[in-house]
Amino acid sequence: MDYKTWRHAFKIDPAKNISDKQVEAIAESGTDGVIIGGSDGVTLENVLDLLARFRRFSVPLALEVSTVESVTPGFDYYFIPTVLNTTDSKWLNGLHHEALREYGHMMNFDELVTEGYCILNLDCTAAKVTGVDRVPDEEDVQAYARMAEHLFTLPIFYLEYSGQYGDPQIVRSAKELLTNTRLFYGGGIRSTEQAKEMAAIADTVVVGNVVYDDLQVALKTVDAVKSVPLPM
Ligand SMILES: CC(C)=CCC/C(C)=C/CC/C(C)=C/CC/C(C)=C/CC/C(C)=C/CC/C(C)=C/CC/C(C)=C/COP(=O)(O)OP(=O)(O)O
Ligand SMILES: O=P(O)(O)OC[C@@H](O)CO
Ligand SMILES: [Mg+2]
Repeated sequence: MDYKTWRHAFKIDPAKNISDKQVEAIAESGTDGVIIGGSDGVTLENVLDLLARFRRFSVPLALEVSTVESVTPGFDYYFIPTVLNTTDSKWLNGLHHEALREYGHMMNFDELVTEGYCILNLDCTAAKVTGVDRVPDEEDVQAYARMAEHLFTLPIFYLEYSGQYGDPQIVRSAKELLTNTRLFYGGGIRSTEQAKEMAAIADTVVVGNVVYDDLQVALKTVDAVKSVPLPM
C-alpha cells in the first residue's frame, strides 16, 4: 500500500528488544505500515534483524534513515528525515549532502521519501540529538508547514512529539495549511481516545513507544485510527 494512503503506522526502534510474537502481532495488526527507525543506537545489525523478522509478513516496511551506515536494501521505502526546526545544518542538509556525495550515483530516488520534521518535545532523543532547544509555537509550526509544502515541496511534514502527547490545536493549524504534503503526527499516543483525536486531524498517525509498554493498547490504536474518517 502506497505510503500516501497510510492512516496508521507503527514505529519500531532497532535499538529496542522485541519478541517474535510481538513482531507477528504488529505485522498482522492491520496497520498500514511499519516504520523502522530510532534516533540513537541504530546499527546495520539491528536494522537487518528487524528487516528479516518483519519481511516474513506482507505489511509495507519503511526504513527511517538516521545513519547512512545502517541503510540496507530490502525496504519498500526509505524515509529521510530533515529537521526543519534545528539550528544545526548537519540535521537539515549536512548528513544528506555527505550521503549524496558518497552514494548519490547508486541511489534509487523513487524509493526515497523526505520527511520535514518539526520537533516539539525538547525532552525526546531526537531533539537532544539534533540540538532543538526551543519549542516552536503555533505560528512557528505554521511557518514550517508552509516551508514543507511550498518552499521545499516535501511529501511529508512530520509533527514529532515523541514521548509526549501533542496539542491538537497546533496539529490542526498545520493541517489546515497543507494540501499536497501529508501530515504525519507522532508522539505519546497511549489510548484509543488519543489515537482517534489525532486521526481526526492528521493524515497519518504514528504509534511508537506504547508498543513496548503495553502492546495490547498499541494494537487497539489501529482500529481506532481507521474508524475515523480521513481529515479534509
Ligand atoms: C541500498 C539503498 C537502498 C541505498 C540507499 C542509499 C542511501 C545511503 C540512502 C540515504 C540517503 C540520504 C540522503 C540519507 C541521509 C542520511 C541521514 C543520516 C539523515 C539525517 C537524519 C536525521 C535528521 C536524524 C536525526 C534524528 C531523527 C529526526 C530521527 C528520526 C527518527 C525518530 C525521531 C525516531 C524517534 O526516536 P526514538 O529514538 O524512538 O526516541 P525516544 O527514544 O525518545 O522514544
Ligand atoms: O514513541 P511515540 O511517543 O509514540 O512517538 C511516535 C513517533 O513519532 C516517534 O518518532
Ligand atoms: Mg521511541
